[in-house]
Amino acid sequence: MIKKVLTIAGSDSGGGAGIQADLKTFQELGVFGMSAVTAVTAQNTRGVHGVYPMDAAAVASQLDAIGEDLTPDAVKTGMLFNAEIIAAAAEAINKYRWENVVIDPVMIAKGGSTLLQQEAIQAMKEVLIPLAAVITPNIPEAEALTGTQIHTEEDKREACRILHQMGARTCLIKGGHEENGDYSSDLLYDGQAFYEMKSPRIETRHTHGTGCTFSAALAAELAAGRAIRRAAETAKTFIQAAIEDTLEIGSGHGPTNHWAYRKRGTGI
Ligand SMILES: Nc1ncnc2c1ncn2[C@@H]1O[C@H](COP(=O)(O)OP(=O)(O)O)[C@@H](O)[C@H]1O
Ligand SMILES: Cc1ncc(COP(=O)(O)O)c(N)n1
Repeated sequence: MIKKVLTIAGSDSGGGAGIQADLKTFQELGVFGMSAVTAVTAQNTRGVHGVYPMDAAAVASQLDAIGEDLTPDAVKTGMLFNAEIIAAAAEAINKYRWENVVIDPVMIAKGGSTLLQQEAIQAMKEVLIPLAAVITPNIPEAEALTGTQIHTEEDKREACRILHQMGARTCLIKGGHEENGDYSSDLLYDGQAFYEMKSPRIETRHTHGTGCTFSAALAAELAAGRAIRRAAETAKTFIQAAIEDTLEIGSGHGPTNHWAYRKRGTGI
């Protein structure tokens, strides 16, 4: 049976992050991708030129169109921009009883532009995090959601515990922003045990869309029926390959290579 995955996220005209990264990743992992667009961004590898959010009613309408016909096997959320769009996403997830919900709490683009209004953070905590099978914050996002500061391994663990208490069944804090040099290490917590996924840090400026790509791979693997740890390991291998096999596109922070993982597996 064909597995279907829905992304609720913003469009990146540059093609490296947002729904474009998600749909490419879904395709690479053999699941059927669907999208509900929350905002259009005018963006390239140098930065964000403009953000044009959709009406929450337009987001709700896209979600109803999908919900009435095409039940997703997993859902991921990315850039949601404001509290109204967060409410529309949460309402659809509840109404259609969608499962395997991956919340990537996108807040700020790597260049510094705001992708989530400050006042929407509360809405995310109240209505969305309790629906999460997995939440995948980077370190600044985990700090903003938990009100803590993360410097040490124990700080990361504490942030995971808080996010789990907020209702996320699994918390996965990504280490791309870590100060420590040699490894990029992601920490998973399912309410019982911690599980660390560590890979050599790649020295590159081409990391635009790493978070989107990672969480899309995780959602695709959950849709395919994998258990959470195994899904997370595949997502980690997928993003490592995508960063390593750099495309050198654009003059700024370029995108990752979404076909690198498949290329390695099949020798294309
Ligand atoms: N330079 C890097 N080398 C290896 N892995 C990286 C690097 N940067 C990010 N990653 C990995 O990419 C994924 C996304 O992490 P991160 O960049 O922190 O997310 P975001 O894009 O949300 O800020 C994580 O699995 C992280 O470990
Ligand atoms: C539309 C959109 N969504 C998300 C991101 C975050 O990108 P990253 O994965 O690099 O944090 C982005 N730059 N644009």
